[in-house]
Amino acid sequence: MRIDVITIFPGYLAPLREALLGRAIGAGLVDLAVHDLRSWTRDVHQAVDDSPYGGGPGMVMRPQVWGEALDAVLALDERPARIVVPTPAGRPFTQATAQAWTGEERLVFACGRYEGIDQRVVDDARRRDLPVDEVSIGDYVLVGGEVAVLVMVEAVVRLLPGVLGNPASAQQDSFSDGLLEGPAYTRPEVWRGLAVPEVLRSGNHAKIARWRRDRALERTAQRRPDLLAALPEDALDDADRAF
Ligand SMILES: O[C@H]1NC=Nc2ccccc21
Repeated sequence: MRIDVITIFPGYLAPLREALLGRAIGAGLVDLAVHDLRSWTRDVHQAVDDSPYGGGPGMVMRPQVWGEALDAVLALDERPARIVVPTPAGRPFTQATAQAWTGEERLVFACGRYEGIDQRVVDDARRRDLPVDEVSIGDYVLVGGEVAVLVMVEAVVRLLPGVLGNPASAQQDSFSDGLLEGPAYTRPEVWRGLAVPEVLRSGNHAKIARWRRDRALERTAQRRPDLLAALPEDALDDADRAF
């Protein structure tokens, strides 16, 4: 998978070259290219935004700069690309989105400031039949899209074959079965007087699986009843319902 990020803060994307993602890049599983939007400005001030038509606070990013930047970046590689625009006004980015994007040959992320990019940039891309997703990582206010890109790239790349040491963990993590993960423990057996739950040291794998499922159901019911309500009918068996 090739990933391009267009931003006025290229340094913000440096973490993508660390740790797991850095290794995925090193292993050739992901190609990452970060582009400075200002490269496509033409004025001495390298202006990338301007006041909003209709008034109001903040600034809106200029269509000319973004149009040239996207055209240039798309032309760098012939692989078909999905354009992703992080915005608080976007559809929610979920694990399902991350899973779906693993099928893409190329993702091009357009990082805008909070007030957004002139809507005609997205409209122009769509009328040229380029796939464009406007997505939000959550209902809170960030200053720009860069942090959202870090989140989404990590969520997608960890699912790519060969990236995680143990592919099973990608299947067993929270949200993959619709429930939150329950509590986890490691050595020592007792720490500051707190013992690891006995069942986890019993070696009885059926009991352990049941206990873990019950803790996941309990935690999901307490913290995310919306997830429980969204589970498909057949997701809970009789033992689950008994819980
Ligand atoms: O993902 C969004 N969540 C909240 N604020 C944002 C600001 C700029 C881009 C994207 C977002």
